Amino acid sequence: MKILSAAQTREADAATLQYEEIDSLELMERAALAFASWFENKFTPQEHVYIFCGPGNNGGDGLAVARILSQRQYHVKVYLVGDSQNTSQDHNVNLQRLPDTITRQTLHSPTDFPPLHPATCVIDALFGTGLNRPVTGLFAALIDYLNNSGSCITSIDMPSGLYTDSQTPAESAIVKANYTVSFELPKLAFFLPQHEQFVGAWHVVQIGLSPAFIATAPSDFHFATTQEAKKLVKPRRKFSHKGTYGHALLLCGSYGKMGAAVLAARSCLRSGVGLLTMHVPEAGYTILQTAVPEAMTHTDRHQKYLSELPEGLEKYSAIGLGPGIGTDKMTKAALAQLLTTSTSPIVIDADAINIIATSDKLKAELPKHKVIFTPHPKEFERLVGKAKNDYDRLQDMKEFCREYSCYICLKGANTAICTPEGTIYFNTTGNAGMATGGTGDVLTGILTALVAQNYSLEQACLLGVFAHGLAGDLASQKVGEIGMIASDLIDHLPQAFIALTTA
Ligand SMILES: NC(=O)C1=CN([C@@H]2O[C@H](COP(=O)(O)OP(=O)(O)OC[C@H]3O[C@@H](n4cnc5c(N)ncnc54)[C@H](O)[C@@H]3O)[C@@H](O)[C@H]2O)[C@@H](O)CC1
Ligand SMILES: Nc1ncnc2c1ncn2[C@@H]1O[C@H](COP(=O)(O)OP(=O)(O)O)[C@@H](O)[C@H]1O
Ligand SMILES: [K+]
Repeated sequence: MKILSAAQTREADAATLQYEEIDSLELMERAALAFASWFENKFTPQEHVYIFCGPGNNGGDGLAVARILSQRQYHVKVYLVGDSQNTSQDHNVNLQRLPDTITRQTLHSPTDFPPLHPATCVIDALFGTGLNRPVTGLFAALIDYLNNSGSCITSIDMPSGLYTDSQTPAESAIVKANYTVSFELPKLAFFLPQHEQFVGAWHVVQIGLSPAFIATAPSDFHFATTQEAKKLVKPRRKFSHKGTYGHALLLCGSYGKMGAAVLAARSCLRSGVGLLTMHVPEAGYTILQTAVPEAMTHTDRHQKYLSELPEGLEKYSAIGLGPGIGTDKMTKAALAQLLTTSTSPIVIDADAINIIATSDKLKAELPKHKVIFTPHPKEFERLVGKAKNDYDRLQDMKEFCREYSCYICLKGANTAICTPEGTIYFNTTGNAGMATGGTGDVLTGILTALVAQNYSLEQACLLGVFAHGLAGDLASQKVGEIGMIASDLIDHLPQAFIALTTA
């Protein structure tokens, strides 16, 4: 699904009003009803709800929510902030519609701020996507007060003060929401690690914005949905055989890190590949043959490190390398040879990324449209460079992918997949239990298996990263997040693929 900018959201709004022949008040009412339904599922009417409303339509939403929640037996108080002469039309109408039974107060200075307790439910309706300058003055004082109150804060549409799709200036105060309930589509800001403390857990509620407008709006940013992931899966064919599903080659492991090779091999096999050959340092022979009997094992002449490529590279439909290989000179030479001789697509992870990062020559030799990099943020920094903030990092990623015609899966809580055209897809599966050694090796195995099965590199990235996170989510239902290890992901890959192939 696309992610729209703040400006596009306004256009979507206008297109919806025109297409459905409704007025903006009706759309605001829909938004408020959708928010209230979410709120009712989360909080009981026993709780006192304080709603802080700004001057625009976000404040208008807050006023409509106040009316609706009060009708549903919540004890609601409304606090108005800002210049009452400059309020939006729909804000004004919803203020008039507020029943007299609801207490309302205009806050003129910090001395007016109401006492707040941890048990108070705060609804933040100060600013949404219409924020157009840093939040300072009385608004900033209020945001600071709310953030320090210990109350549970739910933001309507956006945490107030946070810019929707560009870097928020340092001087802007920003609400630290526990929950953000956003309309129709998540906003770009929600996917960036630097905003974790502001956005909290986010949810999207539907308000029926024009699907036709959304379908045609240009956007470089997307997020993955289950429906889209399901559409990518290629069903197995009745008369197929192991040759139908590709032959993958994984170059992994070094002395003391042979576990990485085992993890990548097992996840590759659990992702549907027809045949798998492992090329590992000699010390890994018994380990691989014992731990992964389904894989063929080919050993390097070197005992501890990879120093050469196996014969007959052309027979492999995909090559994955990096997990556990180290950065020895001999390994670097083998990698250089691979980049210039291989005609197959290559998934490059871990130390293979670190090796390429140190050499402009190797970067220049990357075969075009044939490489997927899977860096974690530190490896990304080595490969692409250090960015000032998460927005700049996305921009740098686009430029790198364009320059080298490659794909990058920048791993993290919302792994960001970038194509050579500069389109970015954020993944939506996975959990913090996956922040444990070896889960990246599992991803390398999955991606290599999918590419070997003739998925395009883009499809492999989208489906592989989604399935990897889904396996993590399924594993967390069994073992929780704290006790999760990388092998749990592999054990749940079959269930993840079942979920992706059933209606
Ligand atoms: N299409 C949608 O998604 C819909 C959006 N609605 C709501 O409308 C919101 C957008 O409303 P608006 O465009 O009126 O914008 P906002 O209500 O987000 O803020 C704009 C108002 O705040 C003032 N302002 C902006 N930055 C400020 C700052 N730093 N300090 C002080 N004042 C500042 C502006 O002058 C203006 O009065 C959305 O976030 C959402 O809550 C819903 O009502 C209906 C449908
Ligand atoms: N907080 C998190 N939420 C979701 N996924 C995560 C989180 N932390 C890590 N992951 C995922 O776990 C994997 C970790 O990969 P990586 O850092 O390369 O591990 P390793 O090198 O130990 O194999 C990535 O796919 C990443 O997206
Ligand atoms: K808000």
